[in-house]
Amino acid sequence: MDIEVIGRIRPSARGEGHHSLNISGNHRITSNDGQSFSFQPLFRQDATNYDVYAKVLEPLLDLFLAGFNVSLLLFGETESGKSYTMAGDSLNKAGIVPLAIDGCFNRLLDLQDKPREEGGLRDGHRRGKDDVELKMSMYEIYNEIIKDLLNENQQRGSLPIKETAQLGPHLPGLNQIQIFNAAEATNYFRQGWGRRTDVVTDFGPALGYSAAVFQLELSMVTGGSPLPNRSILQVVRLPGAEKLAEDPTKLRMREGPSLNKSLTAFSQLVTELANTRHADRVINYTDSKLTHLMMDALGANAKTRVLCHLPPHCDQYRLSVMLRSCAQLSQVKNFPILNDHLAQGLVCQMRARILSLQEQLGYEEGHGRALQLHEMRDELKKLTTDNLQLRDKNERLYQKVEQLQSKLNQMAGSRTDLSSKLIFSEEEKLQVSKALVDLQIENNRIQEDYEAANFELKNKVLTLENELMEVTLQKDKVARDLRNTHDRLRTSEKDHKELADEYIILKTNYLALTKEHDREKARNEELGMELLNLVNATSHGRPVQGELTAEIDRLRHVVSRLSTHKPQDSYLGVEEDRQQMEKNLFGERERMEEDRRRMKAQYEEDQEKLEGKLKKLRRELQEAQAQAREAQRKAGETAAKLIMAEGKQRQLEIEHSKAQQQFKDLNSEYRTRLIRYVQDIGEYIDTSAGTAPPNQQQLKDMRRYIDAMIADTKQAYKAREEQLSQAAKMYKKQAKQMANKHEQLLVAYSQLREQVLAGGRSLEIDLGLSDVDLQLSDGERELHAAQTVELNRLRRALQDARAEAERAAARPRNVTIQEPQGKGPTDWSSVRKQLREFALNTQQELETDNARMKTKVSVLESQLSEAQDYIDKHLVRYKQEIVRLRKLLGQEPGTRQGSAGPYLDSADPEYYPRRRGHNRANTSS
Ligand SMILES: Nc1ncnc2c1ncn2[C@@H]1O[C@H](COP(=O)(O)OP(=O)(O)OP(=O)(O)O)[C@@H](O)[C@H]1O
Repeated sequence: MDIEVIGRIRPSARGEGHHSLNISGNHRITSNDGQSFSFQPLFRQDATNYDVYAKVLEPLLDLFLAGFNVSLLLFGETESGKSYTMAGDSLNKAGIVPLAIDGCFNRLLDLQDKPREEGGLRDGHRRGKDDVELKMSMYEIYNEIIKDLLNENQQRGSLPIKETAQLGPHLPGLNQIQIFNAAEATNYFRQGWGRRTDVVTDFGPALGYSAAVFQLELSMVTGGSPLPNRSILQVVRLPGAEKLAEDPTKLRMREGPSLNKSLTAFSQLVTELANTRHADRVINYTDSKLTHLMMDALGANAKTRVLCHLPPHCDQYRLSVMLRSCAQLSQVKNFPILNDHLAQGLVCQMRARILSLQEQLGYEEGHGRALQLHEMRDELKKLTTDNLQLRDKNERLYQKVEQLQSKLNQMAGSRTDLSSKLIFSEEEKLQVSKALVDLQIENNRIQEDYEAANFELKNKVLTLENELMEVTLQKDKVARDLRNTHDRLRTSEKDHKELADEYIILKTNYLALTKEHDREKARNEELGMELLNLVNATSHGRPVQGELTAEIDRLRHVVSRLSTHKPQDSYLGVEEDRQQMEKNLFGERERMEEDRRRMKAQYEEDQEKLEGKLKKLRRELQEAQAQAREAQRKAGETAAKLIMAEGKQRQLEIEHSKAQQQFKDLNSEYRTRLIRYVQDIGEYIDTSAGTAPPNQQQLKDMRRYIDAMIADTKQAYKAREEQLSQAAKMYKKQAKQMANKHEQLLVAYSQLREQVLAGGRSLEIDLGLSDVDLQLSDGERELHAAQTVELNRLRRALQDARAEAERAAARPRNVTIQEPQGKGPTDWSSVRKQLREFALNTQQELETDNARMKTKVSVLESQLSEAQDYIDKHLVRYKQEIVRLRKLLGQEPGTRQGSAGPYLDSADPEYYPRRRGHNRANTSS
């Protein structure tokens, strides 16, 4: 029964696009070189694990339960989906093994005629006529080490393989767990799957090289059989098949003898089995542990299917190799038999006979010896073939050597170019860095100017606003005074009016009184006259004339008193009052008038003054506004400049990174070339091995070439060291500049302090920190000193390195390649080894030096930036102190005094540290 080969194409991953496989007639895949194979069937990209299980593994399950050995081999390149098929990627997308476990238990329960709800099989449980025992085991073969995946405490080292008559080749130490239900078995499987060796080695992930085997062993008594049938189900995930496309000898040399042994032995076994299909063949299975343990599955007692996994996009050569392997697999003939007690007895007897025969042949001296013998035989075979191939190659290689020589000359030339390019790019990089630093300084300066101007203007505007406010307040006060004066004037005018009214009333009264008086006077006179007439008339007739006369006189007197004195007196009194009142009234009025005039004059004067002041203020405001506009314009210009500078800086940064990239590229190119040189030389020596040793001329050529190569390498590194020393010098210069700035500021600060002290105000005011406190602390001095020491040390190291390089150049070549003593390939390999060691050592030394220098430069850079940060921080402190002192001295913050320097115009502590990058954060803290 031939092995059946089934295909499965993995779905394209994101970005892979549609598959590029050439499929014809639904089953056949053909590679570009015409190799083709027809899979039966071929699962396309939309097939699920269940589809695969249902078509491929489920039919095998029936055979397994019937007592046949069955195997499913998962074959394919790394990343082609073998693991996905076997284990799935989550519970929802279970792999074929969990599906098979389920299927197996379902079938067993059906066979036992047992209700499913009861759970699963029970140990020793008999129902009907069947007695079932199901055991599972799992192991991994990686680098010829067998690891029990169901034993988490397995000691280091491999499980041994033992071959007995009863069990054939098997693993006696392997954990075989009896399982009773699907969930438990699936759980064991998942645990075991997770214990696979999942490390990444120099040659890639270990999973790509390992084989994982899942095994179910069923013992079931059926029918009237006295002994149980014993069958095995195996699902084997084979190592990544892409290595089959490589030359096995080269592969063995590159990756060691055991890493790919499973795969190469599997491939050889398949080839051998495919080529000898008759049943009486004698095949060696012991080339690898995998093939040894798969004895039954390949060409023996098992129904085997191979599921070949194909990625949607595959290298055509590798595809062709895969298709060829599939074709060979499909030609392997197996002989599955029902493993009842009779067959088992027969097989056991046969195996026992073979073992005894092997013993008779001395096989018992150790299976290892047989393996060794076999390996040696193989090795011999390979060596013979290799020898033939090498002879054949030798001819071609001699021709190639000449080509190689000319190529080497070319390469030497191009390497010099490369070195000069490297130096040029380093120079460029340094120039760019310098430009970048200059730009950054310029940028900082512009920003500082801008901030200073802005701050000055803001101060000016604030002062003007204050003044304006004061003037407005004054104006308000004057207006209030004016209003008061107006009120008072109005009150006095009102008083005046009232007085005038009173005066008029009084005058009217006076006039009325005068008139009354005149009238009274006239009546009195009339009365007097009448009385006189009466007297005159009566004096002629009466004797009591004397009494009457007296009476008449008295009357006359009264009348005359009335008519003359009395009215005159009252009149005089009123007149006086009037005059007095008038006098009072007019005096008051005049005084008030006088007051009013005075106040008016004062008001007008104040008004005039205020207007003058207002005009002045307006003028100043206009000027300030013009200045502000000018400053804004300048700020705009500065901002534009800043943006331009930033753009330039960014461009420079890009150029810088480009240069760095170029530098890296050149470095790696250089390294690649170096390695290629060494490889070329190695190959050259390899190909020369086994033939006649090279003549003296060839040896000399080679030495000259190596000398030139080493000289070049040293020159390049020397140039690099020089550049580094230049960079170190530049950093030192910057540090010096910073220290100078620090000193300048210290001088300015102490001058201001002295000014304050000279002003005799030191007692009233707090002078703040002493200039001694602001000097560099011991720590900072240490930092500075450490930098100097480090720089000197670096300089010394550089000188030493230079001297060493010169010494090395002067002294006779220390590359001593010992001339081959004998003529065999071993001498050549020693030469090659020396050469490799020397190249490796030189490269390592140079790289270590380079790394050391780089580290030191970065340490220096960080020290420098620390010093710069410190100085920045001090600048802010100085500035604050100086501004405070200036204020105390009554100087405007905008005016520059003495040598206080350009940094001291702003009182804003944020002002100076406004720098780009890390400095900003540090100083602002
Ligand atoms: N049929 C599939 N459907 C969906 N994804 C798949 C399928 N087959 C493979 N994959 C995915 O492709 C990737 C590679 O598959 P997988 O790891 O199974 O390959 P492999 O051949 O076992 O590789 P390795 O040898 O490295 O273990 C995984 O991310 C897997 O999820």
